[in-house]
Amino acid sequence: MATNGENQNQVSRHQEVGHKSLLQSDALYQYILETSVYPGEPECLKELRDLTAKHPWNIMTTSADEGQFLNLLIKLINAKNTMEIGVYTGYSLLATALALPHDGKILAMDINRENYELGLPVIQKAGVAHKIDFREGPALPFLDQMIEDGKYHGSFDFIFVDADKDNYLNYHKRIIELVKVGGVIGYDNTLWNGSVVAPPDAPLRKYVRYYRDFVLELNNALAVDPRIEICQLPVGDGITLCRRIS
Ligand SMILES: C[S@@+](CC[C@H](N)C(=O)[O-])C[C@H]1O[C@@H](n2cnc3c(N)ncnc32)[C@H](O)[C@@H]1O
Repeated sequence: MATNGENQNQVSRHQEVGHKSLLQSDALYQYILETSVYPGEPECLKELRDLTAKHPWNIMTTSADEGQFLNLLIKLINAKNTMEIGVYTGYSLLATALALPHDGKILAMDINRENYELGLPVIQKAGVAHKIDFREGPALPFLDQMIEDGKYHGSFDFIFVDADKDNYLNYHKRIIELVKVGGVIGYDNTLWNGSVVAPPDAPLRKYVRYYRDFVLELNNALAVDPRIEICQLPVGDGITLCRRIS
């Protein structure tokens, strides 16, 4: 078992490295990318990844291995009607859109349209833009409206949440009603740069420290929620899959 000092070193090391992988060895992560991810990464996703790399907020993008995971997951569960909260330039959105059938749908929400429009030409060129219904604005009021409408209850096969971590529990309260029984919700960043095990005096970036308690609260709440069964995977920055069972 790692000591607090070791955990602290790990947290600092990952801050220095600047990627979000939680693997102990950067060489191992590179091995996964080069052996199992990049060779099969569709050209359009690579193009979007390269384009996003030049953007000042590129730390926010979904990693290629997580994009590959989402793409496979959507095919495995035969998802057709999906939702994404937190689009940025659209890497996870495109990975999802590519996996969906021709008549599949993604309701995508983000407060920032500009970043979405940066990636949009790549999505259009890939021939999957027709699957996307982008809504600009904070997700909570959209979700409240959908709950109020009543017609969206239990209608989503898959929902991916990758936005403001301090609202994840608020999202959960709503989307648990919108995902169908047997459907899946994926919460991103649930290991939050490894900070979930950082000692109180760890040198965390300000935003990492701020959101950490919300992520811890979410993880504790998901673990005891009787309406779902979960699996927390150390892919990317940690993704918790929740299958609605009631
Ligand atoms: C980590 S990024 C999403 C990364 C994206 N999934 C990708 O593959 O690149 C988080 C996004 O959440 C958006 N966001 C933040 N607060 C939000 C809110 N209240 N409602 C909707 N989107 C929000 C931000 O604008 C940002 O684009």
